[in-house]
Amino acid sequence: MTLLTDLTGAPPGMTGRTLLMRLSAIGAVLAGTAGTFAYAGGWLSPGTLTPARVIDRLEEVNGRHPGFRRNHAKGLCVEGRFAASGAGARLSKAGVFAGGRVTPVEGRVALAGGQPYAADAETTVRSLALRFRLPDGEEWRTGMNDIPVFPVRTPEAFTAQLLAARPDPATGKPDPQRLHAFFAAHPESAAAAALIKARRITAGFADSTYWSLNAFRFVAADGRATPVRFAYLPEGPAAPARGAQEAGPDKNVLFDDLVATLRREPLRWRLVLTLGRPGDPTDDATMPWPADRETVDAGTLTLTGAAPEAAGNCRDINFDPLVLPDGIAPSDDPLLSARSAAYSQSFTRRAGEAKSPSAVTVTPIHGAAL
Ligand code: HEM
Repeated sequence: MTLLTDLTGAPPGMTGRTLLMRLSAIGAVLAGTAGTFAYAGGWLSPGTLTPARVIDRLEEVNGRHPGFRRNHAKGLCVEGRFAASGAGARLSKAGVFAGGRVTPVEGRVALAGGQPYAADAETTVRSLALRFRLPDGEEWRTGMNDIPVFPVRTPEAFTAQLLAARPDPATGKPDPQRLHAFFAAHPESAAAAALIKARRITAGFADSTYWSLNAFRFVAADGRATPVRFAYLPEGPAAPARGAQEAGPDKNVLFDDLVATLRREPLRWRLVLTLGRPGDPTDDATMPWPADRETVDAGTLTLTGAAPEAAGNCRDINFDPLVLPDGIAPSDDPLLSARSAAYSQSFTRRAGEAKSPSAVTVTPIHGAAL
């Protein structure tokens, strides 16, 4: 009995029955704890989509590239500032929109996909992620893509699409039958794919438009909430894509071009807020809003510098779209919480892994930040 009394903390002289009851209570607590972990880890529901399974699927399709993001793996850090016009302040009480406010910004431009050393291709989706640090310690983290709508409506469709579009090892191309089956089961994705294909592809990162795709709720000082989608529109003229022939053998042509431009001059985008009206879908990023919706020019983003990913810079930021300041709230779009959970899982994996240098190695440029 000594070992049992030691394990259960029972006072000496306790009867065997009471001791057994104590042991069963301890067993129940342990089973409950193990059950909670099993539930949270998705082991009790092999068919349920968990953040870990989303990331497993990305690794399955792209291969494992330790230390890199599981999506948008190839990227470059950027820095600059956002100068508010003041016009956004009537929609959101977030300090970043206050007239005359200039907020420092760190960000990352990237190409979608989980291959950190892939050659740049003009049709690959381009992204811009930003972190605004507000003076009161709040942050706004956001990530946008250069496509007008997102190809899927739900996280389940995201993973289904990954498998459907996976290249067949025999042909190097997706299996047409699997793609056909995916689009037949997801007509909203077929409609979105047509809009994405029809978009105008520009010369590079500098003249791309970056869309929030997900809707948010902007909350004003008086509590009024407005559904908003936003986009960063380049101030300069947009040039057409040059085509693979003209781009030459440079595997990092899009990133190198951006850096060369930033060495010459800062780059500017207008932050344009589009205000949704009742009935506009806020929970379906595959659907555009009607073109006549009111827009508000909330200010200017100026990028002045760039640096390769390294310890402590954008490499180690998780651009979680649910890190929002007071005055911007999530909408009912199911992709937002799915993104937040998946990015956190991707971040946890990559943060614990050995790092290799990014494919994009340029001499850092630090323009005047503010
Ligand atoms: C369920 C849907 C989605 C999933 C599972 C997903 C997954 C991911 C993952 C795993 C990453 C890498 C995160 C990291 O390690 O930091 C990532 C990056 C990114 N995603 Fe998504 N994504 C989804 C939808 C979207 C949507 C709707 C947008 C809208 C614009 C978006 C924009 C971005 C951007 C801009 C990045 C790069 C951020 C950076 O440079 O760090 N994603 N995504």
